[in-house]
Amino acid sequence: MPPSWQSARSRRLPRTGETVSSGGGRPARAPSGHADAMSSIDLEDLTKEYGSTRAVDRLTCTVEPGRVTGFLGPNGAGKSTTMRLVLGLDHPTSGTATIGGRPYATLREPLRTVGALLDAQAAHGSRTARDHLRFLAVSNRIPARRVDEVLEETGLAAVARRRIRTFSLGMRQRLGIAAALLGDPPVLILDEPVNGLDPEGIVWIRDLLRRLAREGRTVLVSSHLMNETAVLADHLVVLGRGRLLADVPTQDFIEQHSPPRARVRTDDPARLRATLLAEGYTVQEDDGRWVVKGARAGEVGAVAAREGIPLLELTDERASLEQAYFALTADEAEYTAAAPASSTVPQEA
Ligand SMILES: Nc1ncnc2c1ncn2[C@@H]1O[C@H](COP(=O)(O)OP(=O)(O)OP(=O)(O)O)[C@@H](O)[C@H]1O
Repeated sequence: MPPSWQSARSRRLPRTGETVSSGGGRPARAPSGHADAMSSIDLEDLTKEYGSTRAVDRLTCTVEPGRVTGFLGPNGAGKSTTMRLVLGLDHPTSGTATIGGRPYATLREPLRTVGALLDAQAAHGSRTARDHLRFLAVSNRIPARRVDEVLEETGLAAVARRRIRTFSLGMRQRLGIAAALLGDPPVLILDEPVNGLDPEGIVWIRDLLRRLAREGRTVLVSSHLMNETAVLADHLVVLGRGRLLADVPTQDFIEQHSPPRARVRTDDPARLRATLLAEGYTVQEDDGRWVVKGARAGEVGAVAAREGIPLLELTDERASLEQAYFALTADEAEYTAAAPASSTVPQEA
């Protein structure tokens, strides 16, 4: 049973359901100064309170065009609320959320600017996919040919005449993405778009979102899937309890929030281990190799060379976004069953 505020927020949605799409049927956008100027998402001291809950807390950041920005944070961190504020589906308590310098509500043709997917389940089950998109197209003055184009682009052409209630979660997700793309918008805001997609669908959406960003669009994507976000996003905005925890390139985020580790193999493990322990490193055995925490491969190599210990293998261990994310957000989760430990973290498929 969803909490009562969920149905309340559903009632606030426009006739299009939770899918907001833009119109116009423009040709594919080429990267241009024009697109850049009109399509960054700017949050300025953005705050949203629900009673005593501060869902978004003085959030200031800019989501830039031309890259995929991953929007991360534990459950209840304020991601969906922020997206809803940007889309004018809710009003800030204070501060501003603007697209190209203007609040969504004041955009002359708002639905031609932003394509969004907030809840793939919101589409009318009794309509066919094609009718759903045609309805959106008509109400947003989008040429009918765009319907066929986005059905093709999202791999739904073959099921276009099926009723949405017969769709799997992944098919609904594709339909939501089709609706978001309908108006060829310069800004895309997608809440958990990978949800329910099969491995082929995940690769498809990864390629699609990267292409859209390369074309100069602003692409903001929330996700709980760290491996996927690490591959997809060039940049990260991370929230914790409504506050901004990080606004950095993905690679910098990983490097900043995960200590270095080196993996080493030798035929004299006892001596290497004793030497590294004496140097103050933490050493752990892992499948015949040693993992040296807090050290780069170069440092381990230097110690081994000095002591004349022959090495058979030596590499820097690549830190994962997941490790970095948990290091940063460990104290920020609103809902945690237990202290996060790597063994209790849900693994991605
Ligand atoms: N309409 C509402 N009424 C009351 N509280 C709300 C409402 N919408 C969100 N909240 C609260 O605001 C906080 C932020 O919720 P939000 O859904 O934005 O987080 P989220 O980061 O999207 O979480 P998740 O990852 O679980 O989707 C939570 O404490 C949530 O319970």
